[in-house]
Amino acid sequence: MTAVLFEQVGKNWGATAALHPSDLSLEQGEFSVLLGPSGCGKTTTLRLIAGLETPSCGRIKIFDRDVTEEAPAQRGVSMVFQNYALFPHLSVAENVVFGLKIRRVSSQDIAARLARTLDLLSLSHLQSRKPGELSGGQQQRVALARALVADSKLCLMDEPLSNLDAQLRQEMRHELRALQQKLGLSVVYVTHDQTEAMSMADRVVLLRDGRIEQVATPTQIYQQPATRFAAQFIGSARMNMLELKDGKIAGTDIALQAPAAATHVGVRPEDVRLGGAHRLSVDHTEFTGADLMLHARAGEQVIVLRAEGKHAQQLQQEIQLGWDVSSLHWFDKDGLRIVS
Ligand SMILES: Nc1ncnc2c1ncn2[C@@H]1O[C@H](COP(=O)(O)OP(=O)(O)OP(=O)(O)O)[C@@H](O)[C@H]1O
Repeated sequence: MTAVLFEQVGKNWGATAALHPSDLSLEQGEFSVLLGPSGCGKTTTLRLIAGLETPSCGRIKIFDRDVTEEAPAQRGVSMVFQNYALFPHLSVAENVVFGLKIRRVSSQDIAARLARTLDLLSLSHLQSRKPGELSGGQQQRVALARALVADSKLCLMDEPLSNLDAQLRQEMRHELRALQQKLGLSVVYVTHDQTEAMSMADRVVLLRDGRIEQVATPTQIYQQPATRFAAQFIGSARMNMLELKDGKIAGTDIALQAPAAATHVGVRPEDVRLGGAHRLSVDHTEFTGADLMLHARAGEQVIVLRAEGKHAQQLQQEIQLGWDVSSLHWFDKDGLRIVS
């Protein structure tokens, strides 16, 4: 079953299209991540699902039910925000059950759900504390508990880990993912951090300027990026994107068997190897311990190569480099991938 279905859903703010009319289908039980740079429309898309924004056009379905006209409370979704949105004067337990009380759930049911959820998130011992007496990570857990206690099948999360330090964020990523799998939850998660998206997602929805650029698994989007933008947005060291001219890398003698329509060739730094056929001068290097990033000059362009850090001592001014043809990605003048 589809957890979320967009049929030509769009959202305009005056003349600005935060989301151009788009189709989107997110599967039940999957961890779907909305990814893209600032202002690309991630939060708008999430708020459209939640019912916090009204679409300018199109229909929205949640678990096959048309919810386009429904208010947020009717949609049966829960939400976790970046700033946690906890009530400072209420205890952890009161924060967690606040929504249930409003919905007039019986006190017996509330007590049972509270105990189960606090236990699930290891918060039982903190239930009498106020949010101000908790660490950032604990506050995040309370926000999560509040979303999970509702037992909704679809949970929406807007950059929920961005206020945590790097170490805690990594731990929480793992914890969140494990929890989602354990509960079989459908999650739609917003982030601008591609590492976070790649490490957590079953499916990545990459957005750019209010358009859906690609919907794919992390492996697919990494190995077969649909566009130049996707190719360069995904990957912790950016893919080299080199302009072609007359079948060669522009400004060099490096000839490639490029498809006729190709204007650019992409190659990931980890797919460039030392000891190939092409001799280039090294512009500069970055030593990060495990890795040595070599920036080699190719005419006016630069090819970055990821080598092992241990090569740092033997570095020459000039290097030979190469690649397997199978690791090259071809793109046309519109930035679309050419399947060769
Ligand atoms: N209430 C609003 N009024 C007018 N324009 C808005 C409003 N909310 C969002 N926008 C515009 O819509 C576009 C998409 O915004 P949105 O918040 O969805 O992006 P985002 O990808 O979530 O960005 P970020 O990562 O910075 O949160 C932006 O150009 C933004 O300025």
